Amino acid sequence: MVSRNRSQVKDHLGSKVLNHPELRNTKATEYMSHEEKYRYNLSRATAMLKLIDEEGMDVNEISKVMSHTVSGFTTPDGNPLAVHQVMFVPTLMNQADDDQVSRWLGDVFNGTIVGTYAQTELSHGTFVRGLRTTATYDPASRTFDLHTPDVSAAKWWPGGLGTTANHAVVMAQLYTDGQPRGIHPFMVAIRDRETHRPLPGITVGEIGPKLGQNTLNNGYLLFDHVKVPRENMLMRNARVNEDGSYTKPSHQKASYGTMVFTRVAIALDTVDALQIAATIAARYSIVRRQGEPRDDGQEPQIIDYQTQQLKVLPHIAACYVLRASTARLWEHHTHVTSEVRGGDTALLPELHATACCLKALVTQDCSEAIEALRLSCGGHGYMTASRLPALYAYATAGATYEGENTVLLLQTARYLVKQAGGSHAPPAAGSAVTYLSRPADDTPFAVGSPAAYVAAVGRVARGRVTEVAAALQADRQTMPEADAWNQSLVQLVAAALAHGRYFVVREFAEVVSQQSSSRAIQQMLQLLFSVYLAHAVSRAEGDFITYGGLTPSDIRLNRRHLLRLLAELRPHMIPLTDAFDLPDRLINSTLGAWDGDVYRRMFEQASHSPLNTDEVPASFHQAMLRSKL
Ligand SMILES: CCCCC/C=C\C/C=C\C/C=C\CCCCC(=O)SCCNC(=O)CCNC(=O)[C@H](O)C(C)(C)COP(=O)(O)OP(=O)(O)OC[C@H]1O[C@@H](n2cnc3c(N)ncnc32)[C@H](O)[C@@H]1OP(=O)(O)O
Ligand SMILES: Cc1cc2nc3c(=O)[nH]c(=O)nc-3n(C[C@H](O)[C@H](O)[C@H](O)COP(=O)(O)OP(=O)(O)OC[C@H]3O[C@@H](n4cnc5c(N)ncnc54)[C@H](O)[C@@H]3O)c2cc1C
Repeated sequence: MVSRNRSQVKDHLGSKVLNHPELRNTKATEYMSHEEKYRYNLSRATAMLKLIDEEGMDVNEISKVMSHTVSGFTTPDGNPLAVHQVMFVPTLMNQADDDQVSRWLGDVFNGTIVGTYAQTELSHGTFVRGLRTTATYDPASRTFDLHTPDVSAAKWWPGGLGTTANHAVVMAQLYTDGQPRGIHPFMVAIRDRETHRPLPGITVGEIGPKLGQNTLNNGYLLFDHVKVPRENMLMRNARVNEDGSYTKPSHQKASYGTMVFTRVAIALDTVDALQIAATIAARYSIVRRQGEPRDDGQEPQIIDYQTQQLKVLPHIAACYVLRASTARLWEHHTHVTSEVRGGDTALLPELHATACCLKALVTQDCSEAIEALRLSCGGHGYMTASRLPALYAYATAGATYEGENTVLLLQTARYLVKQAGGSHAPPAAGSAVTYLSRPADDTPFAVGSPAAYVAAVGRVARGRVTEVAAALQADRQTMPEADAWNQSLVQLVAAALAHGRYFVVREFAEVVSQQSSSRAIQQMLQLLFSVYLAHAVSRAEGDFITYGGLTPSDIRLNRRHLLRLLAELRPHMIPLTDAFDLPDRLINSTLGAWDGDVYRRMFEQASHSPLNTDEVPASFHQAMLRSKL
């Protein structure tokens, strides 16, 4: 099938999903039981999977229909097949060898095999090398023995594992010839394909309610000496031969590849959630009027309060800036993955560093922004029907899963300090870290000049990285490595975030400079960029004075500049959010519909409360009688 670019995908497939016979009629799920919600979301997830199959979608198309914009409509409480689609299938495609791919993929695509990615255990998520599920090879039977040594090593969290999947890619410690060989992936059948009952030796179930996404169907899994054929270790990278001899992978972290992909996907996708939240808050801020009437006799629209502009408008600018850099990362990931498949892993370390950093920066920024946008809607933003709580629950999960953000930022920092100290292979042409080996950009700071802001963001990144690299180097002379590292953790995280910010603004500077189709569009992008930059400085004033070359007077000027820019952006707020092209059914918010008919919708949703069915609900009398009041 011919590959389409992302916006064409949206036009073509968005309407296919919205008008699909099994998807177009939605139900409110707020009052459903846990089981009913699961059934509703699973049947819709299955319809989506069929659609993906029927359309023969490629990865870009899948990324669009699995994106939060669409999946918030198809599976509002979490997609029980998300991990199957986003992690299980890509792991097979990239880590199974050709024979294995041809053995399994037919059944995956016809829906006979439904999988999950089972890595995290009760006692270990972050420290992957510490996982304790074992896979011990026995050359006599040519099988692996999969075993959970105790309950703390139970797999815990995998999405879809609870009650949906019948297979799992299990990440386990491989032992051959009595030697530990590190963490490797194994394809394991966990439930019978016909009856769906757990197979012998397998204990499996669902872990229970969470802050949000309750139908992701996260599960637990224990193995009691389960025998798995040799051919079920995924062998594109490392191999175990029949006699038990072991062949190492070409890159020591080849088996971590799925995590890199998913981090990139999460970074891209969390911006979708921010776009929805920004659209809701923008529309509500126009409709909502409150306060002393003005000269025209009307109470002011809340967006005309300067404080409200600060709560809403920078996050609209962030949608544009973060969308551009995450889309670029997605393209870069595609390129590097094809190089790695061809055997060239030179670009992998930097891709890993960038994916870690962007996943962390974007999920942190977006969850903070969505919470600010929720607060900007006052009391009504606290209601489930505003959709804002669920958007927050979605974005903040992204700060933890697929690598807890602090831990990921430390991965990036590790790469950066090595680059700053010259102990890593020099960066390739076009690398995002060449600035560390060049003199600082001394473009003088000038309020109103995006180029001067970008240079200052670069000086902050450079200053943060070189300072912590030097501190680490000094500490290493006087204490063990682990202590020296721990002594600098807070500064390392700050350095990685500063690097991420620089990456993001450079990417957007390029987007603005390359935009040539319309002068008006370019001016609007420049305005959005200016807002993003001025806001970035206002959030980290200390850093810009300490490392960025700004004076206290620049800081004062920037504060005023930001407020002026917000006033300039305010008339464009609605067109800028309309441009996200989100139909009401995808936004699904009482506060964020296109027509602004907020109060009618709020009453309409209240009418669905089961407590309003009878004037006096039976439960009231029952409870009063029981408490003998
Ligand atoms: C189809 C698209 C659809 C789009 C839909 C949209 C989005 C999807 C939305 C939602 C998705 C749905 C659900 C999400 C489910 C989430 C699932 C999970 O959470 S799965 C579990 C994820 N777990 C983790 O991420 C664990 C985090 N920990 C680690 O990754 C590692 O433990 C570690 C922190 C990286 C440390 O590893 P280790 O101890 O082995 O390594 P170090 O000693 O620190 O480093 C050694 C060396 O290796 C390099 N390195 C580490 N990782 C990688 C890597 N992945 N790739 C390349 N290189 C790596 C590291 O840089 C070091 O290098 P060097 O310094 O040169 O020695
Ligand atoms: C909704 C959801 C879905 C998930 N889906 C899956 C799935 O499908 N498959 C799967 O395998 N897993 C899944 N997970 C698990 C997830 O990947 C882990 O929870 C995540 O990687 C964080 O690991 P942890 O829970 O061990 O956190 P911890 O590492 O215990 O984090 C706790 C604190 O310790 C700190 N910390 C830990 N190590 C360090 C360090 N070295 N340096 C500094 N600070 C440190 C962290 O910063 C954090 O503040 C899911 C989790 C969630 C919430």
